[in-house]
Amino acid sequence: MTTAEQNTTFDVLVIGAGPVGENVADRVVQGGLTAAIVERELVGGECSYWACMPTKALLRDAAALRAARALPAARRAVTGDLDAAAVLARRDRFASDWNDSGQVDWLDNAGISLIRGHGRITDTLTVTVTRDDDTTTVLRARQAVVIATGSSAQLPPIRGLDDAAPWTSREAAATQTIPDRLAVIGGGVVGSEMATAFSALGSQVTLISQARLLPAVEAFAGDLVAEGLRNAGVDLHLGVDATEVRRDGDRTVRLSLSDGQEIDADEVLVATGRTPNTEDLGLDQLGLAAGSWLSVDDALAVLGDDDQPVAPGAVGRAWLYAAGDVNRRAMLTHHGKYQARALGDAIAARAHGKEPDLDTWGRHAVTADDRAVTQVIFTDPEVAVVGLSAEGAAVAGFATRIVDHDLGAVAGAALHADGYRGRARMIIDQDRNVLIGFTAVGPDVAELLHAATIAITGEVPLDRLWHAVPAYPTINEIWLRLLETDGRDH
Ligand SMILES: Cc1cc2nc3c(=O)[nH]c(=O)nc-3n(C[C@H](O)[C@H](O)[C@H](O)COP(=O)(O)OP(=O)(O)OC[C@H]3O[C@@H](n4cnc5c(N)ncnc54)[C@H](O)[C@@H]3O)c2cc1C
Ligand SMILES: NC(=O)c1ccc[n+]([C@@H]2O[C@H](COP(=O)([O-])OP(=O)(O)OC[C@H]3O[C@@H](n4cnc5c(N)ncnc54)[C@H](O)[C@@H]3O)[C@@H](O)[C@H]2O)c1
Repeated sequence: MTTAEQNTTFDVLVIGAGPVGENVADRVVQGGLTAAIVERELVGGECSYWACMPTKALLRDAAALRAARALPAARRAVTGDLDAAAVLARRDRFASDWNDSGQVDWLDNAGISLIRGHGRITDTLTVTVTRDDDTTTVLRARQAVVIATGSSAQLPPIRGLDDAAPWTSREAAATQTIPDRLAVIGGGVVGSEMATAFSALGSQVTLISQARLLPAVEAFAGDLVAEGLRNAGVDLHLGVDATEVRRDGDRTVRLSLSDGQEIDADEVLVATGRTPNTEDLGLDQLGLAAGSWLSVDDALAVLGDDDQPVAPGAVGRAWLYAAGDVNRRAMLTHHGKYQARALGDAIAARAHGKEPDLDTWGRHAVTADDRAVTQVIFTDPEVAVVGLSAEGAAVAGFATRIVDHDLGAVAGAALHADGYRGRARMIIDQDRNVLIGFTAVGPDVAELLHAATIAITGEVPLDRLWHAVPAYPTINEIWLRLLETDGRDH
């Protein structure tokens, strides 16, 4: 092999250095292979600079302030308002000032080669990288190519929207100013979290949503978040469409709604879902539609229309994989990284002549994507979810028992904050008497979630859960209350 080939041939090529691509590359290198990662923007991806980290930094101070104000003596010690400039400065630090040198150092230390530029699949096991100056490098993989190109904000076809300079989650996460009036289109996770953040930072927020708030989670959770937003002064328009958006000469944005109302704002944030970053990836020559989500099999191999791994080509085996947002299995950083660990290890196992263990809960399987997706929504109150909702369990055909309890009635919660309002639900599979879903909504419920996650992934029988004794007086006593409500004779 020539030196040029050595510099351009790797065991594994990963397109996209978001959290998922980084973790795939790390696992294959730890498995004794070589890996190169191709990135066209910042190493670290959406999560580090425009999504998870900066948005949670925008939310955190307000959450701490609310917690203090929920206790009478602490409330008296709080004398001022949130310092928005200090919040933005801390957010800047959490976004590493949009500089990826720290993550590049991490790649270096992990033994992963970085090739900057836009990656495109141009042949079997081949990726061509185009740099900003239009020069190209052709990279070849011996084992696999992994697509980890993530997703971007999707703009809905609302009249005038494209010309109104709308914010997407990127502009909201990276803003250096707090608009006096912010209109938010979309009541999903991004819309609800950003309405929470910006209203706490001083914006007058109006949120417009086609559906109820947070339609993907239990209705009681969305309702309590809606109540929290209204209490914070957010103007909610639920079950309503934005039909037209115009930006006037004085920079005011005017939104027309399907119920005839008009809303004026300084900025409009569009938070209506995501589109995959597969537009210019060479998918067409693999028989896939450019710009489509990638469907994958249990091994995360990319599937064609015939439900078989695409383009085995001359190598006679699957070589193209997709992990993270781009396969839409669970568009969350931690689930993408879970896929990355399984996939990286499986690629290394195959390269060493071993069959991956893809059985349910096997070492290289991504069973939790199907059975135990975890999510915390950092609104006020917080929402923590794992596994199925009542509706999801019914659709999946489970015979269930649904058990609810008032979180505010738990001693630990009453102690945590005056007037604590919240609720928790567990969904039990009647046939196996195990937990298959859990939702909690209330202040600071995020840290409750992992107990439920372990109960679901461990398939802990309900009889045994009675022996998991929650400490008194903590909010975790909700577990005992839920079990008592369910009763012991099932
Ligand atoms: C506002 C917001 C807040 C969020 N908050 C949370 C949260 O709190 N917790 C959570 O778990 N999830 C959160 N998410 C979701 C999370 O950001 C994603 O699930 C995660 O970033 C997906 O990681 P990824 O590596 O698949 O993709 P990405 O992070 O999108 O990374 C993909 C990378 O690929 C690069 N790329 C794309 N195409 C090419 C190409 N052709 N060539 C070279 N490089 C390319 C991109 O530049 C990017 O760096 C949030 C999302 C949003 C929008
Ligand atoms: N804390 C977290 O875990 C977190 C935070 C933010 C984002 N995320 C991830 O990012 C992804 C994207 O979030 P998102 O909020 O953009 O998407 P989403 O799918 O959660 O919500 C989109 C919302 O927009 C609504 N909508 C769609 N078209 C519309 C239109 N034309 N007009 C008005 N409303 C419309 C939908 O009904 C839905 O409620 C999510 O899948 C989520 O997993 C996670």
